[in-house]
Parts: sequence; structure tokens; C-alpha cells
Amino acid sequence: MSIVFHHVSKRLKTPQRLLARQKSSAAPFRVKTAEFLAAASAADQIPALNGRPEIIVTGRANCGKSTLLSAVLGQKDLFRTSKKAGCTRTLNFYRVGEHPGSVVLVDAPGYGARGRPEWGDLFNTYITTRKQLKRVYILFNGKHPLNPADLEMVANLSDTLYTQEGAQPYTLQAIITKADCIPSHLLSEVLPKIHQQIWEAAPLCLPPIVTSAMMTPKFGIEEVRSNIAEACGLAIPSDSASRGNLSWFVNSVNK
Ligand SMILES: Nc1nc2c(ncn2[C@@H]2O[C@H](COP(=O)(O)OP(=O)(O)OP(=O)(O)O)[C@@H](O)[C@H]2O)c(=O)[nH]1
Ligand SMILES: [Mg+2]
Repeated sequence: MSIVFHHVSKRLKTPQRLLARQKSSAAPFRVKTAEFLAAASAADQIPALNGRPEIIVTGRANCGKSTLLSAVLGQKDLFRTSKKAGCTRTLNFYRVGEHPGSVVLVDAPGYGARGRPEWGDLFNTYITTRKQLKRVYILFNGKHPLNPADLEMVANLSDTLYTQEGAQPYTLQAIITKADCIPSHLLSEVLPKIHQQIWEAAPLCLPPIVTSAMMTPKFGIEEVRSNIAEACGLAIPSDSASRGNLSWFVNSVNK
């Protein structure tokens, strides 16, 4: 008995084991990084949300929009994702950080062959009427070049970047998803090609951030968080070593 006890206490004394124990006991009480606020399937269901800055994602159905937001917020359980295109069917609003939070992320249904006209109408109503919209993120699946639907969408969005009064209602940022699906020997060929296609169709679109939500560790997600924080006008300490990590993101939002 005493030998067993001795053995156990000796094992628990190593820093790695203490750390492992702390981690596992802390897991159920993890700080909430985000919360689902509302879903809208029609324009009259779009919630007011007190004018907090918002960003929205768009992209062809199945390009990885919900997966990207889930990675940005570090909360898989809030998002439904699927191998089948057409999974997200409403505008879904998520608050970042603790209540009341100061930034809202909006997931959207996809466009293209698996999209639906009513989803497009809802998206268009949202972007043309939403005063607090700060940036639209258009996602492109890195596995394929941009198709005609992508080119039309990014060009149309680019056209909406200035109002008749000459003011810029929001900015437009490209993101390439699923970079892990591009064979590494083709990366230097595929990425500049996509960048060129975006630039030719929409010169005002900000150059793409390359991401993979499936690599370990995930790739490009910290850059996306920093980008959202910048778009929403949050105070960003430029020299911070933790810039872009999840607690940095939630803390900058909660300030
Ligand atoms: N390999 C890889 N797969 C990914 C990545 N991101 C998403 N996926 C997969 O792509 C599929 C579609 O992802 P979703 O996040 O549901 O895509 P979506 O754009 O939200 O799709 P809709 O809601 O249908 O428009 C899922 O099977 C994901 O697991 C990535 O970075 N790499
Ligand atoms: Mg989705």
C-alpha cells in the first residue's frame, strides 16, 4: 500500500503531471470565448444587437466558412459543419467574449451551385443595410481556382465598397481556406494564381490570408483574429507576443 502511495505521489510531483492535472480539471470550466446570439432566415429577423461592430463571411457553399469561424472562436460546439454543401442556411450571429462583448461575427449560407436565391437575397439585404458592418470576408477553397460564381461574387462585392456619397461602408478581405489540401510542391504556383484572379476581378479586395483549419496546429487563424480585431477598431498592442491567440482576441474584445 505504502509503495503504491509513494509511487503515485512521486509521479504527481513532476511539473508535467501537475500541469496535465491542472489542464484536465480546468477544462470543464473553460472561459466562454463566444456565444450564439441569433439566426435570421429572413430580413425582418436580422437582430439589431445594439450596433456592435460586425464582420460577415461569405464564399461558395462548402468552402469552410463555419469551420473557419469555429477555429477563430475556439468553440467547435457552436457551429454545424458538414461534408455536404448547403449546411448553413441562415445568417448566424455570434458574440465574441463575455457578455455584452463588443464584436459580433456572422456566419452565412454559401453561394454557387449549392446556394439558393433566397440566401443571396438575405445576404445582400444584410450587407446593404447593416450600418455596423466593418468587413466582409470572402473565402475561397484553395483546392480549386476561382470559378465564375466566385469571380462574379468578389467583383460584385468590390462594386459595393463605395456608396454613392463616396463613403466606404466596409472593407473586403479575401481568405484562402483548406491550404492543407494543396500539394506542397504546388503551393508556390497555386497561391499566386488565386491572388492574381482576386486582384483582376476585385482590385479593392485586401490580399488573401492563407488558412487551414485542419493542420495541427491550425494555420493562419491568428492572422484572421488580428485582422478581425483591426477591422473592428479594437486596440491592438503591436508588440504583443500573444497577438492573435484566442485569449488575446477575447481580451481585446472585452476591453
Ligand atoms: N482539409 C480541410 N477541410 C476543411 C477545412 N475547413 C473546412 N473543411 C471541411 O470542409 C467541409 C465544409 O466545411 P464547412 O465549414 O461546413 O463549410 P461552409 O462553407 O460553412 O459550408 P456551407 O455552410 O454548406 O456553405 C467540412 O467537411 C470541413 O471539415 C480546412 O481548412 N481543411
Ligand atoms: Mg456553413
